[in-house]
Amino acid sequence: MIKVEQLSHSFYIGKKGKQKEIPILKDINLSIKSGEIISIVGKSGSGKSTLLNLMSGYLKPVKGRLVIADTDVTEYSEAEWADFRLNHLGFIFQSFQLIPSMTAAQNVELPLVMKGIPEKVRKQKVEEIFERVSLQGYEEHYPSELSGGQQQRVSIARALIVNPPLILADEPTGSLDSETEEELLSFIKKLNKEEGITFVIVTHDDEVASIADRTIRLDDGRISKGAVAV
Ligand SMILES: Nc1ncnc2c1ncn2[C@@H]1O[C@H](COP(=O)(O)OP(=O)(O)OP(=O)(O)O)[C@@H](O)[C@H]1O
Repeated sequence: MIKVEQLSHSFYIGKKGKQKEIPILKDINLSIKSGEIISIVGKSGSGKSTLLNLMSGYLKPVKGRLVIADTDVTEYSEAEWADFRLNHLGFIFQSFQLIPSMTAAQNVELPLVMKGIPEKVRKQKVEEIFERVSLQGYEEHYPSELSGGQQQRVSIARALIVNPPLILADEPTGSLDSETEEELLSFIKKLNKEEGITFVIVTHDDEVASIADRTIRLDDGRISKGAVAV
């Protein structure tokens, strides 16, 4: 599902002409199979979110190659990434990233609007997905009128609405209490088992890492040796 080869990334800080290179990820090699749940762990600042942002196309690698769903996306332009994301990737974030001025249903519908799906089909899909995430009756609520767990379910519904084979999650349980976290983790397990969706989850949380088939530990921008458990 994902092949990362010799991937490196640096940030550049300081004024133009006097820029300093800060290497963040160094020669990352990684192969993630379809249907796996992978957790990425490591100290704060080790490069976890940077790796996820490279896999999402929000950052362009300085060096290396990235293949997702048999597609070499390394040299993709922003427009190509936007299209690729709409068809292949779902995202879940700690802060949910819902649009506050839109209702739950409008938030979930948005990827379909961007794909140009006709309204009648959109409404049908939104209805189905609200049932799937057990949020019937909350369609017209705004994000501020929902609990953290409900907002996270809306964001999962938005991720699922385009049937992506891969979901990338950055600290998905970071804002949830332990009971809601457990619910989310069993839902992720269910989606993985029943629908074969691949998950890559960046986390600090041992509970999250415990549902993963493999845990990848980043240490100062490198995958630490011997820490890749199967
Ligand atoms: N836009 C940027 N410009 C310069 N440095 C950056 C930028 N974004 C991140 N960094 C630096 O890159 C390093 C890795 O950041 P990253 O967010 O990937 O770490 P992380 O492992 O996800 O950390 P955390 O667990 O705290 O979220 C950090 O030292 C951070 O300061």
